[in-house]
This record gives sequence, structure tokens and C-alpha cells, in this order.
Amino acid sequence: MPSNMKSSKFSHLPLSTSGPVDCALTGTALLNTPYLNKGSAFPPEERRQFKLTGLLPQGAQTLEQQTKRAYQQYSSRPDNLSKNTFLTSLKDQNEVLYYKKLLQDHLSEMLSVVYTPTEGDAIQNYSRLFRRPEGCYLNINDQDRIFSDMAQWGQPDDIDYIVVSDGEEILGIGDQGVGGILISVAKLVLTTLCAGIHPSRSLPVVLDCGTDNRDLLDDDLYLGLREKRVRGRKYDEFVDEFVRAARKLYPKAYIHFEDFGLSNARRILEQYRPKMPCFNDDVQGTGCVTLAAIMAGLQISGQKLSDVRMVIFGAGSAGVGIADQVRDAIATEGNISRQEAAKQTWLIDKLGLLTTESDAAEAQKAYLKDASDWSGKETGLQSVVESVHPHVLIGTSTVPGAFTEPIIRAMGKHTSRPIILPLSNPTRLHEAKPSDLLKWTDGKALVATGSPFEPISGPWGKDGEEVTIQIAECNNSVVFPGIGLGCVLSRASRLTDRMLVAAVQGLASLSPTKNDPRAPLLPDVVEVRNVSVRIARCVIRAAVEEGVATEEGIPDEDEELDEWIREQMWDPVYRPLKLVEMEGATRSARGELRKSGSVIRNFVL
Ligand SMILES: NC(=O)C1=CN([C@@H]2O[C@H](COP(=O)(O)OP(=O)(O)OC[C@H]3O[C@@H](n4cnc5c(N)ncnc54)[C@H](O)[C@@H]3O)[C@@H](O)[C@H]2O)C=CC1
Ligand SMILES: CC(=O)C(=O)O
Ligand SMILES: [Mg+2]
Repeated sequence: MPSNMKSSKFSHLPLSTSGPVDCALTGTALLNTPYLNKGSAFPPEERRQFKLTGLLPQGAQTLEQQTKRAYQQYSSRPDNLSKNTFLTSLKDQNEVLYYKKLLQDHLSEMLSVVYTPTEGDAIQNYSRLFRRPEGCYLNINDQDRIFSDMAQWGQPDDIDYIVVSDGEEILGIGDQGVGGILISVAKLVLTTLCAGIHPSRSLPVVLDCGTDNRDLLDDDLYLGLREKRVRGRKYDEFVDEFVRAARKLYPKAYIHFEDFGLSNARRILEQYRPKMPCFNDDVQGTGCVTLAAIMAGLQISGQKLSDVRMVIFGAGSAGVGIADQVRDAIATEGNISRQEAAKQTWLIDKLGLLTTESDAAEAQKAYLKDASDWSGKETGLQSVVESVHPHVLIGTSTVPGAFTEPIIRAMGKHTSRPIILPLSNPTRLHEAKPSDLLKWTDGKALVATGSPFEPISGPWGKDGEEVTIQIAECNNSVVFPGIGLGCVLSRASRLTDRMLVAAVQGLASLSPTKNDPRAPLLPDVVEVRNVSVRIARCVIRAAVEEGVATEEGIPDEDEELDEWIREQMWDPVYRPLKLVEMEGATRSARGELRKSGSVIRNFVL
């Protein structure tokens, strides 16, 4: 069934997005509510019923006509950052139009504008571009207000998905302080775009703990807490207060941690994941998507995962997250211990290879190489590649150009199809350009990147014929929306390792290389909603098997389960509005009116 087709069989479900939307709003208040506003597309009868005549020009248009006009306006913006700003204001006016435009018509073109790389520029310029607040800003010096500040966002049933960042390691651009709110917003845009998480049932949060970014502290327009980043006990208490408030206020919500600093990301994840449904995208999401890309690459090179040697350059949250996911998969495939499987990965960080003599973080310890084996030897990337002969090389270092020609040529000497994944974001921080990687390996490298790249042509076909190679985007955005959707719909009480493995298997089963060895390693972005349905299906199945799914009535059959999932995915279409009474309702911080536990938002002035 196509992703936009709804199933009457499941239209009774509370999260069903079929049928009319209850609306208590009229007039300007309705026009000012982005979730309900249809602008020039309000049909004549709704204009009369909702007191809109006189507030709109006569012509009642279709969503397609609005999309055409909005695209013309978008195209007239001179650069990507102003296109990004344009789209933000469109989202503030009319969410259906915003998502429809992106989702159905221009996804490949616009994803890089609302996400990496352009969103990185928007975040760096947050306090200069600021027009209106988006989301929940919590302040480390006002911890006693966390509960009441968060309580404004709805009633207990109202929030399904929270993305929270403390702004310390945004993409590869470091500490962005309060600007981190925009990574929470952008990740939530992707959950709606790619997995149909209801845009009014999610909550972006920034934990403002100060910043160590001198440029921000010196900027008189900076909007965040103007003090050095708070660390230690007070920081831990702050995170804990946030988690407690989130759990108490929105007990159904799944918590997605994004772009926390290296010293906190994994620690926080390990602390909370045994107790609640939560996820760290940089650690787990990146691990899952990268493992799926590696599996697709190995299918082409004809190798087994359990035979693979892998070098990871940049042993932070993402690098170690990938190492763990690959190690666990090797252990399962080869029926060996995790400890044994870890021997196939070499981690390199700022000071070179991590060995038993390195001052390693807890998470890195599983991968330390015996220092005596390396004594007197160089431990930089080139020497390690020359001595280890890796099949897979991963870049999560934020060091642009780190994968040099000699390194890649050295790798190519010992493996016929090197799998090379420069994953640092945004684009300017990639460890290598795909065009160079293909040039240095005569088109043999199997490449996927953290940010999008154009296809590359070269004389790499049979007898030197020109071929064009598509570069897959290996970004956690391919998996986190589907994983989140699976957890939300099954109301999983935890996100277990097995559920993550299931997500990888679901994604790997859709790799285009299954049918065409020249195809990109991961599905194209335009397939993303179907990919999310598949991942969600696998995650839900695993949640049921693990006994952590608390939702009743999850279908057993795959086809029926997919229908059940799709029915609960929000689509950017104008649904008819139904005028309702507003008595007994309360207003949320979004300006929407909520009746106890109702899914549908209304609004009063
Ligand atoms: N493609 C994707 O899906 C994802 C990409 N990333 C990207 O990966 C990069 C790293 O992100 P995180 O792991 O979250 O950051 P992180 O700060 O946790 O890790 C970066 C690591 O690189 C190391 N490093 C810095 N300079 C180095 C050098 N000269 N040589 C070797 N290592 C060096 C740092 O010491 C640190 O351990 C960022 O650019 C981020 O955008 C992160 C998550 C997902
Ligand atoms: C993609 C992502 O999560 C990052 O670059 O941090
Ligand atoms: Mg991230």
C-alpha cells in the first residue's frame, strides 16, 4: 500500500490520522495556528463556518497551487541559509504546506537545507537569525522551574517524542549553547517528514548549561545563558530533573538525546536506558545506519562481516557507537565473544591509535590494542592502515581531508573493494571527498557520506567506459525516525539491543545493492517513508518478542502491521475541520487547546 493511503480498518486508533480534525478556533486565531491553517486553501464552506470570509482573498486554491507558489518563493532566495529561514517561516505559518512541499515534491533538494549541512549554519547563527522561539528552553540555574516550564506543553497523553540536546557537540561544529534547540527542532522535522510522527505530539528541548564557545559569550546578541558551561554534579542533577519531569508529565514519551558532549553522551544513555524508552542518536543511530551500510558493502565485495578489519578515525560518541554495533554483529555472526570480536576494530583518536597505554574513556576500553605490539611504531592513521590492512575505514573525527591519497592508496593495496565512510558533518568537515576516494581507488571504493553529495562520473565501467556512481548518505537520519516510530507505536517500555539489531536488519533488507552492485549502499532519501515503515515493523516485532511492547492489539501479520503503522503516520494533507466546543479544555504552550488526553489540537484566544 502506498505510504499516503490510510486504512479504514484502523481508523479507530487514537493516533489515526484519518478523518476530520476537531477545531474550536475561528478567524485570525485559526489562520495563526500552523497545524490547522490552510491559508488560501480553506474551502468556501469552511471560510463561512470558521469566520474566515473577509480575512482571505476570494480565490480558494488547492494545496498543489500553494506548493507551486511557495516553491517559486523558495527558489528566489539567493542562498541556502536564506532558503532555510524561508522554510522556517513557512513552518510557522502552515505545517501541511511545509511538509507537503518537502515531503512529496522536493525532498532530495530541500533535505540538505533543513538538515545537514545548512542547519549547521543556521545553528551557528542562531542568535542573529532568531525571530521567534521554537520549543522548550530549560535553564540550569532555574532547576526548580523545570517541571512547570515543561508542563505547559500538554497533558499526559499529548507528547510521544522528545528530542533533547545540551548543545555541547552539535554536528561537528562544537559547542553552540542555546542554539542547540535547532538541532532538536531539525531532528523532529525529520521524524515527521520521514516517519510521520505527529508534529504536534513532539517536543524539542534544549538544556541550557552555559557555553564554552568564546564567540558566543562575546556576542552581545547571544540569547543563551552567558556563563561557562556548568559541569559535574549540578549538570547531572539538571539532566536528571529534566528526565524526571519528562517521565512524570509525559509518561508515554520516548526520549531522544542528541549532540551531547563526549563525556556525557554515553554516560547519560547508560544511566537511563535500562529504565525508560530512550535513545542516543549519535551513538546508537549512527551505529545502526553505518552497520547497515557496511553490510551492503560486504555483499558487493563478497566478504563476511566476521572476517572484516575496521579502522575508525575519531573515537568519540559516533565512532565508538559504530564500533559497538559492528562488534556485536561480528560476535553474533561468528558465534564468538564480544571481547574477541572487538579485536577486529582499531580506534584512532587525536593522539593516535588507542592502546593499553592510552588514557582511554570507559567506552573505548574494549578496543585498546596491546601497547607492546606497537612500541616504537608510528600510530597515526597512515601507519595503522599500512600495518592493519583494513577492509573498512570510518571517519568520525571532524578533521577535513584526513583521508589522504597515500592512506587511501595504501588501503586499496590490500582490499579489492575498500569500504570508506567519511561521516563527519557538515559537508566541509568530511574526511575526504567521494570524488577523490573514487579517483584514488580507480572507482573501486564503496563510499557513503554523512552529508549529501552529488553523483560522480568517471571511467570506471568495463573497458574504461564512463559510469555514474550515486553516493549514499550514511546519516543516522536514515534510521532514527523508524526506530522512534516503532517505539512510539508499540509504546515500548525500553529500547533494547535486540530492537536495534532488528532496525539494522530492516534497513539492510532494503539496500539497493541487493539488485545492483553499482547502486548506492543505502536506500535513496525519497524512499524514506517506506524505509521507516520497514524499520518500525522490525522494531515493533522485536519489542513484542522482548516483552517490552505495552500497546495492545499489535497485528501479527506483516502486511497488516504495516497498515497499522501507516494509519498512525501523520501525512501532510488538509483534513476537513469539524467545529467543536471548547469548554473544559486547556491551552498548551503551542497555543493549542487540549481536552483531557485528546490527540487533536484546538485553540482559543
Ligand atoms: N553521519 C552521521 O550520521 C553522524 C555523523 N556524526 C559526525 O561525526 C563527527 C563526530 O561526532 P561525535 O562523535 O558526536 O563527536 P565527538 O566529539 O564525540 O567525537 C569526535 C572525536 O574525534 C576526535 N578527534 C578530533 N580531532 C582528531 C584528530 N585530529 N585525529 C583523530 N581524532 C580526532 C575527538 O577527540 C573525539 O574523540 C561530527 O562531525 C558529527 O557531525 C556524528 C553522528 C552521526
Ligand atoms: C548526523 C548527526 O547526528 C550528527 O552529525 O551529529
Ligand atoms: Mg548528532
